[in-house]
Amino acid sequence: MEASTDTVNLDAGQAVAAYLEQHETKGLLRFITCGSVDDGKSTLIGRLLYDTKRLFDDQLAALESDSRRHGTQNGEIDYALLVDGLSAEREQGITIDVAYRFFSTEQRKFIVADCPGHEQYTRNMATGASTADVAVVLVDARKGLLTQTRRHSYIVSLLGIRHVLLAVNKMDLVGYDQAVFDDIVGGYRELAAQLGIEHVQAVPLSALRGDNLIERSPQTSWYGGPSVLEYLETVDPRRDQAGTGLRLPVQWVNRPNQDFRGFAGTIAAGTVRPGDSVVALPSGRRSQVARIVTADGDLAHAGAGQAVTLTLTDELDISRGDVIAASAQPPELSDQFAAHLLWMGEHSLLPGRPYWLKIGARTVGATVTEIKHKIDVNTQDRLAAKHLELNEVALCNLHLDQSIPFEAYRDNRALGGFILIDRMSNATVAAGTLEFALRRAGNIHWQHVDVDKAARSASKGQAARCVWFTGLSGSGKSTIANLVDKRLHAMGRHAFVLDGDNVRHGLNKDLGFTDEDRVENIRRVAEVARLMTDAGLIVLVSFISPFRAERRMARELFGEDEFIEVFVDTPLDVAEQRDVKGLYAKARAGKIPNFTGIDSPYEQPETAELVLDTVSQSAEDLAEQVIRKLLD
Ligand SMILES: Nc1ncnc2c1ncn2[C@@H]1O[C@H](COP(=O)(O)OS(=O)(=O)O)[C@@H](OP(=O)(O)O)[C@H]1O
Ligand SMILES: Nc1ncnc2c1ncn2[C@@H]1O[C@H](COP(=O)(O)OP(=O)(O)O)[C@@H](O)[C@H]1O
Repeated sequence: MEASTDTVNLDAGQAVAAYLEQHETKGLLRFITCGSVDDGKSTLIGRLLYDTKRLFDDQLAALESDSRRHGTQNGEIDYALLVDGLSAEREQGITIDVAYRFFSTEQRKFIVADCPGHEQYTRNMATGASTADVAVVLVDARKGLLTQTRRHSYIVSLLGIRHVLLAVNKMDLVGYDQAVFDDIVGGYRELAAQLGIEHVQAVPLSALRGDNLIERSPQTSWYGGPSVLEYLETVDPRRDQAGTGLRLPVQWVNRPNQDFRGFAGTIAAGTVRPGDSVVALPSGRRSQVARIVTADGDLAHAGAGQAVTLTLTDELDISRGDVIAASAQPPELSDQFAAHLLWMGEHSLLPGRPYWLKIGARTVGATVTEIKHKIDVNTQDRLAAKHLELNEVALCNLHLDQSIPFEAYRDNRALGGFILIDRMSNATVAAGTLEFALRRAGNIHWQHVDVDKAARSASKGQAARCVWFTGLSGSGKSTIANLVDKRLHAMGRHAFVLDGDNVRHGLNKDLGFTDEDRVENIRRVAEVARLMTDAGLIVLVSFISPFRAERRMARELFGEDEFIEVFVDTPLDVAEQRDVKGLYAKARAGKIPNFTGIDSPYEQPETAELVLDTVSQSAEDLAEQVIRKLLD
């Protein structure tokens, strides 16, 4: 049992809990290690685990035989093998996921997130860094500061780690030369100053030989600082929480019976006592703390980091994801932010596309309205950007579909750190940090109008609808929409066609056919279509609208029965044969880049209300089907 608690991967929550319980009374330090593949990171962690005697016989036996088989140390124990746990990692010779490991000394217990050094795994590093208080940044003394060092240090600073141990490793290979060490440390201090990393301790190290790892080494008599372990045992990474009132993000509402209603969570900041005045956010309702309940009985007082259940003196409607805060110092509410994003998605981030934003236990809809600039994490240069790719970092404006209580990430990780989730695949596509609320969020209000959509549709004798035609270029969208429009007109209905070709001459003439421009194109036309249905019209939208995410976004702007998605289902070869405007020929000749169906994707609808087969039925018959659907 012991051995398995020493090495676990990400989601082994039970092992973490068991380990914490076992060492309950000692202080806990969470740290991450980062560095390039060959900097000696795995050796460092392996040796820390080995030398702090947290290894058990069975692991040792495995280690010894593994060292003989795979080791790079001529049959000696290869400490790196302790850490490079997964066979896939061994085969590639790189660490590819975050692994959490535990060890303890007389002074402290430690959880180390072992972060991969390989360039493309920046996102794993961010995962590890988001819970760490200290970062151990490894540098090979022979190579000095590398691009990786800068990238990792940037992420360390972005994720709010203020204490860095700069481990200048492989000092034995440079003859323990102080000048080499000083040179690297000087360079790193400059970088740290730029990044706002306040505390840097540099240690000359040979992880392999154990110099300055556990004990100070006689080989570096010129060095007067602590060993790596001494530093880890003594560093005080506590954040200055002065002046912050209570913040309890509610993880779940505990209601075992009619008489008890408790709000459970981990206190993110501040302290609480029975009798304190509190406010529930976002509702703004106030009450007082009645009891602080824990598994070990009621408390008279609790503070940051403690998991508690609060009961209140009034029956307030508080749900999972709400925040209970000191009523004298509540956090702000906003629905628009400037935020840093680290993009982790396989596909690019496209401004205007809706995602889910999860902050603590709360999930809301969110779009990136603007990429202010992306950041070259190697140089900290700011670069213009229209989209973001895997591992890129940018400052963005975010718009949420509801207001949330928040704090800047640098002040409070729990209330300022979030992830973005793709709505189609449910994959985590970004990690982010809220920087500040955009003032305009609070300054724009909905203007009430007395004549509403129902009144306007009624006066036209119809129900307002949005009929959304989607399909390849040349599939027949315009032809069919036009026939439907004529039929409706003849019936005395009030309809209007919004056609891609036409809208792109005016409102959207600034947009081309890149993915991000198509997203914006559809966002705008969906908003216009909604205004037209507000005016009581039947709107016929005829745009290729190739992406599912934007068609879903459009759908969500309308009421349940108001939106009719019509898939004009014409195979590419048929559309290409028709080639009404000669565009396919041009695209095939390479004269039109990003042409839908050729070198830009078309994602077929999965849940269209109507699918029209233009190969076996005439345009007139298909228009008739649309009319029937509209009027039933
Ligand atoms: N690269 C490329 N890809 C696709 N289409 C192109 C392209 N370049 C120009 N065109 C012409 O623009 C019309 C499509 O505009 P949309 O606004 O409907 O496109 S989209 O919804 O933003 O994808 C489309 O009109 P339709 O044929 O009516 O669909 C084309 O005539
Ligand atoms: N069943 C059909 N439905 C719609 N269009 C058809 C059909 N059969 C042939 N066509 C022809 O295909 C072409 C479709 O062009 P268009 O309506 O401009 O497509 P889109 O607006 O999707 O680009 C027109 O020339 C139309 O006459």
